[in-house]
This record gives sequence, structure tokens and C-alpha cells, in this order.
Amino acid sequence: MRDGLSIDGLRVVYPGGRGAGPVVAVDGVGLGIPSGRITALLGASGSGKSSLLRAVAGLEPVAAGTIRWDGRDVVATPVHKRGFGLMFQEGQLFPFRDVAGNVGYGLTGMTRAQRARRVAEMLELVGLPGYAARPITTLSGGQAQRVALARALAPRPRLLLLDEPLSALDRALREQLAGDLRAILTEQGTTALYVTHDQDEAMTVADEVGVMEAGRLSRLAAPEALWADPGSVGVAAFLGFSPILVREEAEALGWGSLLDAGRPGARAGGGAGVGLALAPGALSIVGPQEGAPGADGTGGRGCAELPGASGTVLARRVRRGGVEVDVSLDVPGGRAVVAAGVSGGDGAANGVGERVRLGLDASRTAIIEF
Ligand SMILES: Nc1ncnc2c1ncn2[C@@H]1O[C@H](COP(=O)(O)OP(=O)(O)OP(=O)(O)O)[C@@H](O)[C@H]1O
Repeated sequence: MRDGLSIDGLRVVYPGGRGAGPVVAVDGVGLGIPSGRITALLGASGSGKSSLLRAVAGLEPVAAGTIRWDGRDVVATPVHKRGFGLMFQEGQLFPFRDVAGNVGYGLTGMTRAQRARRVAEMLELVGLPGYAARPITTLSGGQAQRVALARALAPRPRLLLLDEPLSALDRALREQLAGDLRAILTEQGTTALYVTHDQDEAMTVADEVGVMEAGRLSRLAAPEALWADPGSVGVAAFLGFSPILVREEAEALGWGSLLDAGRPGARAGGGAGVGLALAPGALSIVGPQEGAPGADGTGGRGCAELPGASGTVLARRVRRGGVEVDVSLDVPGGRAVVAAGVSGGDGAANGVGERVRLGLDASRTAIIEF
């Protein structure tokens, strides 16, 4: 028997509308979440994240596969008997009850005093002590989601299912609440499945992050392991690795040694079918092409023997206070290779059309299998 959630061969299929064939939203997914751990699911829109979560909740019929809690299949168990808590993006609070009425809603079999105590405890936990009597309509978006979390956690669910819980909030609030959410869930020892399309949020909240593509779970790993070894082109591209170089291109740039065995992702027998993926921040401008530090020497941080690269700036923008550029790299071989989201350095040479020299941080590269 395995503790916690264990999903095997899960399929969710929707009937097609008006002459269209059925839609396979979840296609044979296996996933385990040990008790007390948090797993986040990432993936492009339509990749099946919500369908998987909703099937676990009991809100979508299961076409095939099993969903077990502590080894017991719950597929035939109705939603309200699974003992799972739910939290969605927004619009889930009862507007005609106050905060306490919402948080205490799922607390059955308790005296009034016990319920009031639990509500107060939950409001304290989510950082809203003293809010019990507040009307729901007076809360900000962030406060409303804190109340929704308090309500979901109040009955001590065995598993908490969160579907894009922070997506309606602005970025700064999302970042703060993601950190708070992790602290709250880990403090409570809550087992959780967390669906989001925001990778920063997923990596902040979860112990393990899964990436879904077209109904399948392509990769499941701890955040650092996912960055070190995304596994496939699809997952790497989703995470924002750019560019993803084929072996010949990596070798032409003098970076072939990074494809050698002994690094994560370098699997036995991996030969021509591997390439080098550059994570965001792997490349940065070290100066203009001529006469710049590193122009004819090394440009690599963390791997001094690696040569830098050169290219032409295609686009420039300001991101989070820093300049970011897209650069067309000079790579022999004919394919146009664009590095998107390169750090613009000190701003001396990052205008559109300028020739620049780039340094590579080897620690931010990964080996990819094609
Ligand atoms: N009720 C439904 N009826 C028919 N098809 C559906 C239904 N719900 C979802 N789908 C389809 O199933 C696929 C997976 O959708 P799902 O909402 O699970 O993806 P998702 O990864 O959560 O996307 P998003 O991030 O946009 O919410 C999509 O092709 C979607 O169009």
C-alpha cells in the first residue's frame, strides 16, 4: 500500500460536440503524491491539467485507470465522500455569508464554540485574524483567496486540490501568496495537487513539478531537477529554454563538451540525438563584438574554458528592471538560431541591430534528447 495519492493509467475523455470525435483530455497519466507533499502540474492551455485535477476531485468521469488514496481506489466514491478539499481561481465564496460563515461552511458535527474556534484558527493561519465578521463583498482579491484557502483547509482535507488559485491576482500579490501558500500547506502537513500555468508559482509552491503536454505527463521532478534535466524539447521549450541547439550547433560554438556524459540528461547511448538547451539567463551580453572583454577569449561563467558566442540583437525590452534582448546567434550550419530573453548586460551594447559578444553560464544549460 502506498501512502497518499496514487494515480495510474488515468484517462479522461469528453464527448465531441456536433460531429467531432471525442476529446482525450488526459491520456494514460500515472502520478503519485506521497502524504504531506505538494505536487504542481504545469502545461500549456488545453494540456489536460484541470481535467486531471477534476477527475481526482470526482468532478469528471474517469474513462480508464485508477485513483487511489492510501491504496484504496476512490473512482467510484462520490465527490463529497472523498475527503478532498477544493480551491479554484475565484467566485467560490458565498457572497451572502460573512467571512466566518464561509470558512465554517464545511465544518459539520461540531458545536458552535468548536466551529468558531476552528474558524479563528484558520483565519489566523491565512493571515486574516479578526476578519470573521467581514462581509465577503468588502474583501480584496488576495483576501478573498486567503478566505477560500481557510475554508478549504478548515475541515482538514486528506488532499487539497487547487486549480489556478492565484491566477486572478496581479503578479506581485501572486508571488507573495505563493510563498505564503507553501508555508501554510507545509505547516499543516497538507498533501496537495496544484494546477497552474505559471512556472514560478509552481516552483515556489511545490516539492515536485509535473509538466503536461497533450494529455500526457511528460516529466515529473523536483524544481531544481526539472531545470537541470527537462528531458525533452517540449518540456524545455515550455520552461523557456532558448535556444535549443542540436549537437552540431553546440559543437560549432565550442560548447560540445557540455554534451559529454556525466551531466544530468546525458543518458547512456545518447549520441547524435542529443542537443544543448540554454535556460533563461544562460547567455548574457558581455560587450560589443569588437574589443569587448571576452571578445576573443572566454565568455563563460562557471566554466572558464568555454568560448563565448557572437550575434546580432533582434529585439530589446525592459523586464523587471533589467534590459533583455533577443539575439540571432552566429552559428555555422544554415539554421537561424535565436536566443530569446538574453540578459542585456550593462546596457552599453544592446540596441537593435548591434553586434554583440555573449558569455555562457554553463550551469544554466541542460542536455536534451530529441
Ligand atoms: N467539458 C469539456 N467538454 C469537452 N472538452 C473539454 C471539456 N473540458 C475540457 N475539454 C478539452 O479537454 C482538453 C484539456 O482541457 P483542460 O481544461 O483540462 O486543460 P488545461 O491544461 O487545464 O487548460 P487551461 O490551462 O486552459 O485551463 C482541451 O482540449 C479542452 O478543450
